[in-house]
Amino acid sequence: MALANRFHLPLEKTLRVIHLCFIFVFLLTTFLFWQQGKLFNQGYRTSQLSHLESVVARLESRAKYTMDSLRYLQRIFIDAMDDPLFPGSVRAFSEIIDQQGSAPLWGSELPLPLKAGFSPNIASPAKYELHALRKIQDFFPLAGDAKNLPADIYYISRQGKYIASLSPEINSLLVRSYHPRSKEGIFILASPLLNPQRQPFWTRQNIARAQHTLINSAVPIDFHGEWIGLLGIAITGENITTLLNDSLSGQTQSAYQLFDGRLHPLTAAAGELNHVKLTAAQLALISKKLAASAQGTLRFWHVYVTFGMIPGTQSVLISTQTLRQGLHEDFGHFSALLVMMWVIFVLLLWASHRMICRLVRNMGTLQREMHWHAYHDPLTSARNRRGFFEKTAQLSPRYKDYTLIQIDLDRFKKVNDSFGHQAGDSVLVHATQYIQQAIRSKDVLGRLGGEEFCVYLPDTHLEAGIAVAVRIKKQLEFSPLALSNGSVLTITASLGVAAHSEHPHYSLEQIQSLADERLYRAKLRGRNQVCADGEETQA
Ligand SMILES: Nc1nc2c(ncn2[C@@H]2O[C@H](COP(=O)(O)OP(=O)(O)OP(=O)(O)O)[C@@H](O)[C@H]2O)c(=O)[nH]1
Repeated sequence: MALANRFHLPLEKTLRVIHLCFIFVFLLTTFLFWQQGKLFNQGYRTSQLSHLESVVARLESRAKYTMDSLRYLQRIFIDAMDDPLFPGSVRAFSEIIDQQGSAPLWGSELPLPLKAGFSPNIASPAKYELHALRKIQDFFPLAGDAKNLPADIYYISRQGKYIASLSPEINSLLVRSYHPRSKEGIFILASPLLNPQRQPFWTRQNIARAQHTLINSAVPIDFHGEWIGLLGIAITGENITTLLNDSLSGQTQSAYQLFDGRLHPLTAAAGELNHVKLTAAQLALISKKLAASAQGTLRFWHVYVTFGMIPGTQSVLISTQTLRQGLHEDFGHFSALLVMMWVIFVLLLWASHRMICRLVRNMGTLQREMHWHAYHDPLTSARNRRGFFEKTAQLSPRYKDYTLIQIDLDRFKKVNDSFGHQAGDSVLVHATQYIQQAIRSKDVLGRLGGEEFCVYLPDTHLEAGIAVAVRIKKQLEFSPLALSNGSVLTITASLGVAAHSEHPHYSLEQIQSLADERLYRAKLRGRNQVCADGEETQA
């Protein structure tokens, strides 16, 4: 008993400990993988930002010439308006317009929307603007960097006079773009409210009823603290897109797009194939981030977005990259490898967990079987001698008044001799079943050896025990066994009964010996009978 119990594993507890160990290993390793993934993510973020920065730098250097020209013209313009010694005569506006044919500096009057930023009541007289324009007209061809960025310079007065530049095509586009119903006029961005620093800015101008798009690099012109007009360089959308494409280097999986300060697109996306169209909500989030920092990154589900301001232009460069595109880059390869390693690790962990659990379960089953075999008779499944005495020893202190019935099948040797050992085994199994049926579930049945059985009846005095013995005898006698060869065997048994109450000072073994003596007395008296206390009880 002690040996089997000593090695008895509390299976459920053991399994629970194994589960906990594996969960711990899983969580720890997943955490380590996660940390590594975060490092890769940081690296990826930095590489995206540095790529964006290099494109921004290239764009900035290419746009710098335009912006410098603009600032330069702005300064000359303002100086010229203030200069009382400005050479040349001041002519009437209409007089200048008459000279359109010979000097294509002046455009025509615009149908400007007076209520939307264009005021006819500006204090500064038009003559100052005319002075200034005449002075800067010679610089106009210089400002347009025809080689790098074909552009055109123009001036628009807030008084509603349109004064255009060299290209008749751009003139006509500008005229059309300032339609009274248009809400996208660049004047809005030049107002002191939206541009308190009076900085140059880039913005897109959709030309109504035209295929073209103009990107304006513009700067507000103030005179004596009064905002009087706008000096700008108009670049066609195609040229800006070309500029962006030229600024990208090498093979990139990202798509780049240039936006104005209000995140309206200025160019088509470079890397069109990979382009992801951002929603208004996503652009609003980027705009919020840009208010706090000049550049940053965001992730919208599987799309990684990197953005940064282009200094001096108030425009924003945004690059987008989907997860699939990212996987083609170095950090994507590393991340995919990391995820693969994690998956393999989890699969191996899961497989080893299953294997160990199965091993422990098998060990548990084996142990239970060994334990069962140590205490039971494998033929009849009744308790063996060891199992019987262990169980009854456990029960005896609880039940002072118990009775033992000793049972021995009659002439069993004859069955073996006549019908074979197998038939003898069947008789033993048959007898066990019927004895079991005749007793209560709390009674204990044991096969003590050969064809000898013993029943322990707890809480039972002698008379009740004798009654149970008689019931067993009858049950066996009237339940013949049919053999496979057609023979029918009647099984009888001799039974000896002894109760603890007869000799309260006797041990269990002594009571059993007494029952055994009475059994042999029953045998001597002719078998198939119950014997108790030396007196034969015939049933
Ligand atoms: N088939 C089978 N026979 C067994 C087993 N264990 C013991 N025996 C046989 O049981 C027989 C017992 O015979 P005996 O002790 O002479 O008793 P009996 O023939 O029943 O005669 P009485 O007890 O005097 O009625 C022996 O022949 C044993 O070999 C067993 O597990 N299976």
